[in-house]
Amino acid sequence: MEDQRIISPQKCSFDEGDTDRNLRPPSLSEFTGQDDIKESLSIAIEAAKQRGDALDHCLFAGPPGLGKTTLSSIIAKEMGVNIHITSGPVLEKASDLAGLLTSLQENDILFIDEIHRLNRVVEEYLYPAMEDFRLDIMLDSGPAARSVNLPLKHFTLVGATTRSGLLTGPLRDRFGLQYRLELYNEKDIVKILMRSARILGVELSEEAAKILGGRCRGTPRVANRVLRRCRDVAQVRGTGVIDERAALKTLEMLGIDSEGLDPTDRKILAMMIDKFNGGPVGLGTISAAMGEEPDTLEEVYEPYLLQKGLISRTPRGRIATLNAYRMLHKPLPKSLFSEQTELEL
Ligand SMILES: Nc1ncnc2c1ncn2[C@@H]1O[C@H](COP(=O)(O)OP(=O)(O)OP(=O)(O)O)[C@@H](O)[C@H]1O
Repeated sequence: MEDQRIISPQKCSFDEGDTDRNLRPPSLSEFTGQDDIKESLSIAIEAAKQRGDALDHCLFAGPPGLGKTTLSSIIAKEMGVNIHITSGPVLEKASDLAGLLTSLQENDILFIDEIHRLNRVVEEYLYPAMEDFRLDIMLDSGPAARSVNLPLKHFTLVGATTRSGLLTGPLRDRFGLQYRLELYNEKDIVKILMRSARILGVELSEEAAKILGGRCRGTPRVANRVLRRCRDVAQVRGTGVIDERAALKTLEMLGIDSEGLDPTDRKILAMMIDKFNGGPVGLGTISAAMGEEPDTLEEVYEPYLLQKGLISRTPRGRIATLNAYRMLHKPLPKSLFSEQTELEL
């Protein structure tokens, strides 16, 4: 299945084993990177604890696999409260939400993953729950219909979304804390790899970590997966240590090139250049040409290609940059050459 690819940052069935759970950092101090978010969160948590209040409602946005769920669990641990985990598509009816909200204890966390996929009716029940900690439920219908007002314990809603643009204004406005997680830099991915290797009990050389650090899409989930494949290669074909040789062999087997691109990334770029003269080309057109869902393209591939400076987004669509032409050894079209080299000079 496509989204079971090793380097897809999306969650796969093989991610939630015991080892993966152990790799989750249990505290803010063990959580690498995203320094601004950590600082702001630690202040908000400390302040809420001092007042004995629930933390403000908190929204995490950003591409998959960057640590939104992990941060939510850390908040619960640091606040010393329980976390109840659900997701937007699971909450089909208002009664699903009511059941969850009424079971919360004082200051508990309700974590809703993929909150942009919450249906509108359920979402509207959330507004008074978030704002006034009460639930307005309609009982019966027609002339017998009456509204019942249920008080709720103070709680924190933590929402996670890969598509913050799809959130409605009224829902977004009810989150007092809003954070956008960005792809990690190479130094942070190296630190995450070193920590994970320690927990997995495998030796990872500094050189190998540096090589892998630049090729894991700036995404901890991908880094941990690639690391496990390296461990297999080192164990079966090498010395048991993940050295430069084992790292390079694994990357080669996974089809990850020196820029950290996988075959699908390269196919997207080649298609944009060969079929659409480098763009501008719309997401829908790329999706049809690639046979990939537009959401997958936008959430999984685009953030990394943008970070690498291989594509850019314009109001008229995506364009392949000069760097993309150079990387794929494609002849430069005159227009792009003059436009972009001028910008570079
Ligand atoms: N900053 C970090 N330091 C170390 N490991 C991390 C960090 N962030 C994430 N991870 C690891 O990456 C994996 C994915 O993280 P997590 O499930 O929190 O991502 P997510 O953003 O919630 O993804 P999704 O949007 O798909 O639910 C976790 O197993 C965790 O071990």
